[in-house]
Amino acid sequence: MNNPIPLYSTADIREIEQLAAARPNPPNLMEKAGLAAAHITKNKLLSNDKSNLLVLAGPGNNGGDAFVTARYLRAWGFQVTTIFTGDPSKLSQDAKQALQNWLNAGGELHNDIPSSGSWHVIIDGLFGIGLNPDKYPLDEKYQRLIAAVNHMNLPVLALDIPSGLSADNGIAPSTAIKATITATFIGLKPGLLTHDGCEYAGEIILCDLDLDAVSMKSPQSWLLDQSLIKTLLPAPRPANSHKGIFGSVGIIGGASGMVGAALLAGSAALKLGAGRVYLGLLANQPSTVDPAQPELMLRPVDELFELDHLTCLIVGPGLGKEISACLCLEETLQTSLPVVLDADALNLIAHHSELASALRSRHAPSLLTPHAAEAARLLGTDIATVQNHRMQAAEDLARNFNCSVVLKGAGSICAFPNGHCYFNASGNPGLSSAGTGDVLSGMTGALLAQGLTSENALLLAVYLHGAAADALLETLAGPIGMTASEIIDSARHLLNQWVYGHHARFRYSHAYSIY
Ligand SMILES: NC(=O)C1=CN([C@@H]2O[C@H](COP(=O)(O)OP(=O)(O)OC[C@H]3O[C@@H](n4cnc5c(N)ncnc54)[C@H](O)[C@@H]3O)[C@@H](O)[C@H]2O)[C@@H](O)CC1
Ligand SMILES: [K+]
Repeated sequence: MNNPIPLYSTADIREIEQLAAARPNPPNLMEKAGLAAAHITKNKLLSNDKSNLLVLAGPGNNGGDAFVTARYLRAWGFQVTTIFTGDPSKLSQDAKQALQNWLNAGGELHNDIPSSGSWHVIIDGLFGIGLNPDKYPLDEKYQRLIAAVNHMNLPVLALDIPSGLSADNGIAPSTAIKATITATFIGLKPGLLTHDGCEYAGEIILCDLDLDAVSMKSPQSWLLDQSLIKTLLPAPRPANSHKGIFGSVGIIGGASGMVGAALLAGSAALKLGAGRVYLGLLANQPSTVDPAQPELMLRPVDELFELDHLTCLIVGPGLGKEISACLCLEETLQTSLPVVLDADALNLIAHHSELASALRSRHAPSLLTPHAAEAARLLGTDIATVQNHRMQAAEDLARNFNCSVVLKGAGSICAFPNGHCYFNASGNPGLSSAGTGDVLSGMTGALLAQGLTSENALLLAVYLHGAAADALLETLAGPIGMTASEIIDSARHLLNQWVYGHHARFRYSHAYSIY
């Protein structure tokens, strides 16, 4: 089984670099980084008829990497134009050496993009992890340079991180290089995987520079990807099964005018494998059957609390903020069932300290699925603060409320009370439409009902939800106009594919042939 891929902050990477530098025969990491990037550029972006490169070298070690990359590509016969924006006397020893080697190899330097010249590929070595654009914004000169590069609309390979992007939190306050590929060194950085990072990083290729980072620094965050998900899947179902073994999900919500949200969560829970799904609706005179999904059992909300065989509860889809919603939430928090809290359940907790205390003191698992605005209300801050520090916000929510949390948005982040974080690699802008959050809560409930731990249910639901949307892109059912209902069907298809592969089909066709 593959180990999950770790993520490292800027401080972690610096610590790993220092440990490597303190070895008896320290590796030349800049040389390795530049060589790795040159190979990727040659193999993935260049060809015989696309052989002209523009290399941008900035004032620090990211610029040093750029000189090494430029030197190798020139030696391999490509036409390389290099611009350098720094001061040679202020370079580190390694970067000075890389610059000297470039000049010794016959390379030239420009101090701006030459007005005459045309290129096929650009290498971005302006800034790496040494840029903190939140605290020290890029000046106009760099903003202009980055805008000029993006305007050229050429394939770009970013060294370590697209320049302008923060490696730790994925924000690009002014602008950033829009990379086709980011060759990132030593370890993955959180900023590549969330918020603006999803816009700028392009394809991410990890170059470990022959360092075994995990043995040097134990990680607290990992990538939530397909290989991790494979280890979390529910077991294939026993042939001799009945609905009772796949759990019963109770969903509380659906106040007047918002019944659809609860129905969507219900369909998601049903189609992701819950044995039974009950909806406790708050609407006055709610319907007793959903003709589009008659398998759902619709009840007035009071009757839901009388059921004694529920496996978990989902509270929030279409819940509203009336006093009746508050009372239902209070009663839910007092149960000993695993609970998924979404939408207005989160807003009520943010506004009523006694509900927040009841949540904190629960012994059964609680899972929160806020988007940035809901997270901001729960943390008593504003949306920008959450979005500028997404990992911190997710961690704070998990710790403050003693819950498993997914902070939704581009690059959703799952955080747990033990401090562990996972950055989701799936998903696309098709998910930005009404009802997709209700679907995620229903999917999470279905997996809880089938016996997954709260951590595994949340991780699998978050990844599957994004992967279902990604699969819809392949059929052009999005991103424009992708609907929450389509995500449910796509997720069901994927989950069966992952759990059974071709095995299920073989089994049933064999059984059929003997009759
Ligand atoms: N240290 C090492 O052992 C290694 C470093 N590597 C590379 O080095 C990078 C980190 O190098 P550095 O720490 O030198 O950092 P960077 O090269 O990312 O940037 C630091 C430089 O940018 C300038 N700067 C920072 N903010 C600025 C702003 N707002 N406007 C204008 N200039 C600004 C600083 O004065 C400094 O000169 C990594 O991302 C990676 O690419 C790799 O070579 C691998 C090994
Ligand atoms: K860069």
